[in-house]
Amino acid sequence: MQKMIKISQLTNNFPDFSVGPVDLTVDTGEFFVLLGPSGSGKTVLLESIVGVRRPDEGKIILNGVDVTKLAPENRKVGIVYQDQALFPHLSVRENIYFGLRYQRQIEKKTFSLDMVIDTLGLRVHLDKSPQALSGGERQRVALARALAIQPRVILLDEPLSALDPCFRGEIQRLLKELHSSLGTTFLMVTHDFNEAFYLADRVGVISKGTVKQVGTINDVFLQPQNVEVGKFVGMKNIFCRRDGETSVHVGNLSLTLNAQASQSAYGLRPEDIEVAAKDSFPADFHVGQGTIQSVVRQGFGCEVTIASGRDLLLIHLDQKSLRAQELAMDSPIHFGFSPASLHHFPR
Ligand SMILES: Nc1ncnc2c1ncn2[C@@H]1O[C@H](COP(=O)(O)OP(=O)(O)OP(=O)(O)O)[C@@H](O)[C@H]1O
Repeated sequence: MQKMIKISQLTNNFPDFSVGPVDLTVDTGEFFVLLGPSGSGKTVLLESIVGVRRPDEGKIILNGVDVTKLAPENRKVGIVYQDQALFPHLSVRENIYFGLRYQRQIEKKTFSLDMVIDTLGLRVHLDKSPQALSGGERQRVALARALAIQPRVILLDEPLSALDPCFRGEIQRLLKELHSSLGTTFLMVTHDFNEAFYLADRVGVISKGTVKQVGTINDVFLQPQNVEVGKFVGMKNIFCRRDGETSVHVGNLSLTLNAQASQSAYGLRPEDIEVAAKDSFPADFHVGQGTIQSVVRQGFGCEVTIASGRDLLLIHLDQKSLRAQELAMDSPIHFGFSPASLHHFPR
């Protein structure tokens, strides 16, 4: 597969934080989603690719060409920000056509800005001011403006997060439709897993300035390679087997596990732990005991913290399990989980 973006050893140093070294490749025509918590370096990475930030070290190759020192307007990269960044004194049409003043030639004869404008439903808004539009409509204008220059790559910096939830699904659907009709390479950053599930061919997880894992969404969600990715994908209960010990403690349970590394870590999702009467768990479950420390309602379910051994276990109970349980504070409770749901982090 041809590589559209190849980032090698990219580093940006700030007084209190460093992004990198980052190595990342995105295939031509791929929809790649980079996931990471706030402050993990997602925007710094996008700004380095678009060219508004000069990296301290490393290289950015786009479509086989080293663009590390090229000015932004010579990179053929479009960017869409969370807050749209439209020019308020220009009309929607002028905003969309803004980047074309740098455009010397039409590259793809098959490209039609009219098609983009129609797909995004913007024709009726072309003569309006951006201020007369809703948040979702403004984001559609920002998308059209970024696509107008026929970029090799379109970068999307959390394009859905500032939108009213009722516009998010619509913009998400349009992103998918434009990606498949234009064949352009899309690189989007977000902290929202649901967006990645819907849009991504592949994902990467960035944390504290470095990329911790890259793969399909299922690889990363089901087989996180290390504790940081595990926590990010929802394995909120982490247990460590210490040097010299042959077992790992999960609450008051001592489990002898077949792991090779001298030190290893394990993760358990809150929704994979069940609570029930001691004798009602399936025969193969690990079953332990603890006392209820807190119960926090979350929609129709709730999150329960149980103190057990030296651990605090976080458990998510859905509405059905909640109806079957008495959850009195400080009362004893049995918890259990399938051996298959205890995930071993290889690194
Ligand atoms: N101009 C700057 N000066 C100093 N530090 C900076 C600068 N820009 C970024 N940083 C540092 O880099 C970190 C990562 O910033 P970045 O904007 O890339 O995070 P992010 O992952 O995009 O976060 P968010 O999801 O909240 O937008 C910041 O927390 C900050 O410490």
